[in-house]
Amino acid sequence: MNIYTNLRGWCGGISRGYKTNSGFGFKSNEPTVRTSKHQTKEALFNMGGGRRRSNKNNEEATDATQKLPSFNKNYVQFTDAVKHFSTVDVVDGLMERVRGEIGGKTLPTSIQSLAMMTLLGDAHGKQGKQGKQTLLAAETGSGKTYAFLIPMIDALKRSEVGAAPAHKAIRKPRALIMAPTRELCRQLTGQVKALTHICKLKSTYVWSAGEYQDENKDKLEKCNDDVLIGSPEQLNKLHEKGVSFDGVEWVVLDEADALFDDDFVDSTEKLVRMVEKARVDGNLSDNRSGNLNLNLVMSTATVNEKFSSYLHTHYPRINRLVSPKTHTLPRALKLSYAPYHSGNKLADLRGVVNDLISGSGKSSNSSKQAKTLVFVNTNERAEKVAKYFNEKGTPAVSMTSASQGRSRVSNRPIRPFLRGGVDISSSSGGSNGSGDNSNNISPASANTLVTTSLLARGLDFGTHVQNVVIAEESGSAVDFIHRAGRTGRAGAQGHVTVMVPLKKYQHLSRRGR
Ligand SMILES: Nc1ncnc2c1ncn2[C@@H]1O[C@H](COP(=O)(O)OP(=O)(O)OP(=O)(O)O)[C@@H](O)[C@H]1O
Repeated sequence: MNIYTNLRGWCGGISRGYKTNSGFGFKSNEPTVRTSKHQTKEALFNMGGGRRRSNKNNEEATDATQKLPSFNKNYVQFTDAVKHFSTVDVVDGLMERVRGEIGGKTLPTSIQSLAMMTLLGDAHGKQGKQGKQTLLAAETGSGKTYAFLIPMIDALKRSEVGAAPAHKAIRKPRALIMAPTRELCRQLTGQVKALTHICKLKSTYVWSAGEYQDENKDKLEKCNDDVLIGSPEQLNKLHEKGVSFDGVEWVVLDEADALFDDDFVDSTEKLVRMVEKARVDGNLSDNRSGNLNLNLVMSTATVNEKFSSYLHTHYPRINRLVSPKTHTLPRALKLSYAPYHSGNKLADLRGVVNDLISGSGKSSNSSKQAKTLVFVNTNERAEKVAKYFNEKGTPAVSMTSASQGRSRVSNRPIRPFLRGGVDISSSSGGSNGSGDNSNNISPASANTLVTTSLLARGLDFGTHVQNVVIAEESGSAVDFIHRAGRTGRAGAQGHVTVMVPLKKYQHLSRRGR
């Protein structure tokens, strides 16, 4: 079977329409998302803003109507794609841990197959030892994290052997992983630790460069961690405090499109350029070819035109590996609309959430009670919704960029909603386990987490998070895809409900007939 990384599928869009019984009295004509190219664009446009904006979201708000980029010129074709993890030749202990995390019989997803074909090739010397620039683009929940972690961990372990007998002289850190939120950084750190448990690499989340410095006073210049995970800003600060990055062999940008948006682009670029310079200054690049021997991997579920043209300009030789379903919603996801109809939006929203909770019950593959994520657009709104829910007897917690729980170093405030695995919490970070919530509801007892797009990026929520309710219009089609993609991950069932004004709902219903 051939797998093509260029995509007609870029515009495959949202490919299923489902009717649901969400029980708010509008069952008969619930509008659903359609399949044709035109309707797909329209659906994304409906969900992603529906009108042009004059604020900084302008570009994103309108990108749903733009032609999504195709990579016809850059495609890579494989005739022998990786079909089983068991056939992958990686260092001892790594695949054992992968199987331990996702099950022994699980097959690689298409993006994992593509990544292993190209990135593992480097590690095994099949394609030379040259560093590469690689973009991994695939739908939400398709396993992009392992797609870059497996080759990265394998390469780091192999280069240790290659460096023997001067093993001890290996310069650390050897890999930097960047992500846009603390929550995602923590989860990534847990995933790195889980996969390196047997083959042994040391990893740390740098949530504060200052704190890292305090904890590593004596050895700051001789960093002990193989892998550092953090925001571009904190990693830059760490470098300024004296940690040398000249031994870095891998730089991974998770949620790369977000790391190159206006908020992060300067610090992301600064870090990448600084690592490149450190390679040259440390004589670790190949002087003759100018090759830096540095692997730069960018991972994302969405590539809008702005990001695509940024890559064309700044990373012209990047190898774009694209799953055939990029820019589509996960297969097992059901999507429906619900109206604000009573004049009391909070009551309407709570009615929808209650119906979803009572309808979904226990998740099919876990004993955990099914949970719901509610997305709104502002911190204040998130707190208000959680407060209202609690007052009315629907236990809910909120988590926003302003939540007190965020300043601590554990993901515990949202832990009951995340997928299981290693939780990292440093000694200095005492958390009482509660997020911000109005009535001291413990996250474990809440079935609903109200949040903003802060938690829409990259976080791997558990299969027991079966419902996502988009209570306020997403800022863009890109944002919609990320919000919706917090459920229905890795083939699990998920249901996305988009709340719309009654008029819009009626309009959509008429067209859905
Ligand atoms: N081959 C596989 N088969 C089944 N499940 C897998 C496989 N690989 C990874 N998973 C699981 O799928 C889930 C989603 O993976 P991951 O978080 O890497 O998705 P993602 O593509 O990065 O999503 P997002 O774009 O939202 O960040 C995780 O729980 C992971 O353990």
